[in-house]
Amino acid sequence: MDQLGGVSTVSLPLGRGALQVARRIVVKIGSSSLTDGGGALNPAAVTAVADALAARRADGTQVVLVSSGAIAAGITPLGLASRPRDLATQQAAASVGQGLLVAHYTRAFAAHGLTVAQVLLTAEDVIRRGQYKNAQRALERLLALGTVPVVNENDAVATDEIRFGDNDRLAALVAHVVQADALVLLTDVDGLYDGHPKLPTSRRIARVTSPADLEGVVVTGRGSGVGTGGMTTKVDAALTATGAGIPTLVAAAHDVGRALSGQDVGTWFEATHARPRTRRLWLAHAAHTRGRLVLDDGAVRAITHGKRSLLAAGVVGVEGAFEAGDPVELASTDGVVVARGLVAYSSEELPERFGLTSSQQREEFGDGRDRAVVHRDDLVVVARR
Ligand SMILES: Nc1ncnc2c1ncn2[C@@H]1O[C@H](COP(=O)(O)OP(=O)(O)O)[C@@H](O)[C@H]1O
Ligand SMILES: N[C@@H](CCC(=O)OP(=O)(O)O)C(=O)O
Repeated sequence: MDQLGGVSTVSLPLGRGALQVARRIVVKIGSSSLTDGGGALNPAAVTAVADALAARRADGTQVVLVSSGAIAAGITPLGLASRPRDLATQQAAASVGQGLLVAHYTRAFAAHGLTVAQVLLTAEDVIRRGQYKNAQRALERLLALGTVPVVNENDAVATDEIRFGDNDRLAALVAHVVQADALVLLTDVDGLYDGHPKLPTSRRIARVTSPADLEGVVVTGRGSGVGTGGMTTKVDAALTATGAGIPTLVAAAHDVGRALSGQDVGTWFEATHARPRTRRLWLAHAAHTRGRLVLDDGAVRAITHGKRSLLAAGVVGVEGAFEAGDPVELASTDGVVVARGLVAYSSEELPERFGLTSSQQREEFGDGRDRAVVHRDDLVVVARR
């Protein structure tokens, strides 16, 4: 049994039946499955996925849809020739397209008597504690009220620096936020292949039980041209979700009905870990770290073996520029990253605290200014020393 990050590994031999019986699912559909040859939105594809999900909703399953396609939907109205490459035009296209995309979903789900709720998230919404809880509360209430939340990245305000970029990762994080029973990633290829799917020698991999099954599999980040990240981001998202106890299916969008009924389509990734109780696991997989704290050997031992908070006394250096609350790496003096966490001080505030005990911090900076540099609730161990 593995205890990395405080999360126990258990084997959950549930198989595809888990998807069939799931009471809450997150389904993600990529740009490649929602667009026509020219990269513009194909309304028939929107209707097809809405019909399949509505059928699943009819048996009482709660469904969260993570849909790409905002940028694609903005291409024609803005008179663009193809998917824009620069961030500013992507922001503009997504701003125009997101409303149109949701209008299509609203119509398609309304045909089944279902109400759609648009939810736009930024990476920070699933990393920072307060925002995470806020997103969780909103999604819970939307599901309790019987709506189908349609989630996308808030592309209009996303910056290159902190951006999901691909919606596969966003979907894995949303699955965690709503504690979904299963995640389904719909794309333009019918699962993960052991080589590039265009090669005649490549075969679909039906089941992945652990990351070791992926050794030797050629997965590329090159996608369809309209999508982002190719199969690489799907495999990463699947491993993130399965590591958090959520089994994941990667399947073709045109197989969505068969996929949801547990048939042998796509690639099924078994859950490899038990569900963590907190969002801390996401620090291990999801956080774009803003900098690094260098720890002395005692501090490394205290956090990796003693499950302690990181105190200023054990910090010997900082790298990068970050604000209080940002995710940072915690590394040993020989450069091994042993943990990630949310830091309580900015990179400017920290150096004057290096090596100080809590009482010395109180003396120097006053009462209440002696908090841990990274509280153990905000820290996840990624390697033991
Ligand atoms: N080993 C592989 N198995 C399956 N597909 C792969 C593999 N390596 C690369 N791909 C590519 O990944 C593409 C899907 O990614 P992408 O275009 O980003 O889709 P989406 O828009 O659905 O996110 C497929 O069309 C396929 O060409
Ligand atoms: N948020 C972007 C989607 C980003 C993207 O391309 O994702 P995907 O097609 O899932 O690889 C949009 O709505 O256009």
